Amino acid sequence: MSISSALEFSVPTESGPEPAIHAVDLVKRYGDFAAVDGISFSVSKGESFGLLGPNGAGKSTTMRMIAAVASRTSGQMRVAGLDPEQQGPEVRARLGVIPQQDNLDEELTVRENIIMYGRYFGLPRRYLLAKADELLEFAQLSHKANSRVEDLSGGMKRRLTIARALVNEPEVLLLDEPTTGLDPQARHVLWDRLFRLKEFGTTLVLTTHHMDEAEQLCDRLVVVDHGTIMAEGSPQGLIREHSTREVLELRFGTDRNAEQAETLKELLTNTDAGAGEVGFSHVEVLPDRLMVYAEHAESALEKIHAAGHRPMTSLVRRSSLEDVFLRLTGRSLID
Ligand SMILES: Nc1ncnc2c1ncn2[C@@H]1O[C@H](COP(=O)(O)OP(=O)(O)OP(=O)(O)O)[C@@H](O)[C@H]1O
Repeated sequence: MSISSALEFSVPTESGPEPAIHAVDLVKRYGDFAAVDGISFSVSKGESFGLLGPNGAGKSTTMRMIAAVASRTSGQMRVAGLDPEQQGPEVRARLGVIPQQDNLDEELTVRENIIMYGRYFGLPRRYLLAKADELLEFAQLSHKANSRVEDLSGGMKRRLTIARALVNEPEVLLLDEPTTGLDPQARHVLWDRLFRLKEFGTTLVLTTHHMDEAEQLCDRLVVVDHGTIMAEGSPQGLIREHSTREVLELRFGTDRNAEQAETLKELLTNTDAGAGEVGFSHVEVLPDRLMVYAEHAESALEKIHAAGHRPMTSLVRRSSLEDVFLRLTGRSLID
């Protein structure tokens, strides 16, 4: 899908199923600055949908408008068929929100955090006592039920925040950077819990600047930069559309990367030397390395060696969403 067609999407018909979230031309301005600059997307029920983009792209601002905690400057939005601007409390009752920073009550125990949160929704204490046990088991925190929050690891706090957000059995769970700051082990434990929620049919909407997280968790995502949508699709669909099958990363250890890139481009587009087998597309010049985009990166490397070029290091890998972002913006996702 092209960038322009990504922005054209059909408004659901009267008879079609109601999307979990439907946003049309959303804008959020702070003074003259547009943090969100006209974005449109639709999330189906049960879908796992991602907003992928670098810091400052406008992801959290979009989440805050969905969650009815920030007003929009213009545009339209429906969450579970309701307008967050007009029906904030009703929308909030249908959502579970996991903010970027955990805001657990450090004074309370793990179980009390869930119970107190449920009280805000007016849920009865008897229900909450049973629900807390169920959620702690889901979050793999039963053994910590009576611990104080300050004694938990970062990963445990994150899982408790998720458990707490599930107390009102939300239709949609909003997760803002769910695993930022966690170590790899803690990230995998959290991803596993999110997979379970997906299996249960919960609609997940998450923001991330980690391409691996987006690839793991999202059925579909939008790539966001400077408050606008650059592309939309499934992780694999986006990679197919905007990148080659493989990438060859080369380090030459010189400050002549741009020059080197031109030489490689010439070599790899030279059909006399069997360029067809390589399926060369283009070269990106990064400060520390060259990225050669080709269907068959191993063949590209063979040709480069055969022509007498000797990179200090070479790595052949599959294309990722990071490559999609680099292709669309000329920048890396993480500064
Ligand atoms: N209350 C505010 N007043 C002024 N500018 C703001 C405000 N909130 C956000 N912004 C700006 O809007 C832009 C988008 O911010 P936002 O937090 O939505 O980005 P993000 O994609 O979620 O990035 P991050 O992951 O760093 O939070 C940023 O340039 C930010 O500085």
